[in-house]
Amino acid sequence: MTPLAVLAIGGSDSSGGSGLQADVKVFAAMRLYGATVATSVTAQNTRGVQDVFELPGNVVSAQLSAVLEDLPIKAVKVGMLATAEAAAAVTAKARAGVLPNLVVDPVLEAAAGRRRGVVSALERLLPFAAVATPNRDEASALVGWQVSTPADMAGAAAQIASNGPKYVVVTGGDMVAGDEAVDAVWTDAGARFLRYPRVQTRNNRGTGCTFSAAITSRLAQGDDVLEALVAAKEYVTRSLVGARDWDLGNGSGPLNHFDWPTFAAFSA
Ligand SMILES: Nc1ncnc2c1ncn2[C@@H]1O[C@H](COP(=O)(O)OP(=O)(O)O)[C@@H](O)[C@H]1O
Ligand SMILES: Cc1ncc(COP(=O)(O)O)c(N)n1
Repeated sequence: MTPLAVLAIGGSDSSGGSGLQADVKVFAAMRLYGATVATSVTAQNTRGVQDVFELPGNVVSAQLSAVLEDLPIKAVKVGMLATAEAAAAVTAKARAGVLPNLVVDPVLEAAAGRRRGVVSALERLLPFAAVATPNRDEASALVGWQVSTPADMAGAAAQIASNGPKYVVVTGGDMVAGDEAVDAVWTDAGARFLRYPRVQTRNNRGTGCTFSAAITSRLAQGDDVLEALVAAKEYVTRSLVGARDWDLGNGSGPLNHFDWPTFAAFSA
């Protein structure tokens, strides 16, 4: 049977733990066909990002056109945009209505050098998103104030949603206090929280990429947004558990995306 096709737009991670490589692993784990559009090539490993090499905007546009003119893409995930030009190329396609089920994970850390331009370019893309998934730092950059507590996260999610995306999840993976990993979700019916057990592990590279790629996968498979969010939260938690004992690299190691043969096997 022909698989459903999905697209990830973002940066290459040389160590394979986050970025486009993580996205493709999630898509494969979900039994989807994954295409990729690279905005940048990063030199990074489990210890961090050493360098970012940005691709020109016309190279991003050409990849987008090549994929979208040919493949029947059912859902699209945007990760690291790297430059305002790359963001503009993606926004042009969104405006043309050819990016269905658009999930935007505003990756800002690795693009620090170009942050200001990228933030305002991202703001122009967000109105086209079905879901946006900033972490607390990214949410802080988007709202212009420091997002710290769960109440702040809910407030920031609401503020970001006022710029268009129907659903906004502010993720709290970096909140070390407590035994829960809490994310705040803004829905059209108000705020709610996703609370799952916190996994004690140093192997937490690519959690944000994994979460947003899993949401994208589930939207492609026909879930409504809230179902997709819950399924993705469960998937990232299990991927963290599955890699707890892995010893890959000296820093924050990658997740285990494949412990779960099909999603149905662990959502039952
Ligand atoms: N140690 C952990 N245990 C359980 N869930 C986690 C852990 N770290 C991150 N998560 C979850 O992973 C998802 C991605 O969040 P986060 O890590 O904040 O993203 P980012 O990588 O963009 O900073 C969220 O659902 C978050 O709660
Ligand atoms: C190319 C690339 N894309 C994204 C991230 C952030 O990943 P995450 O948000 O999962 O920590 C990264 N470090 N590198």
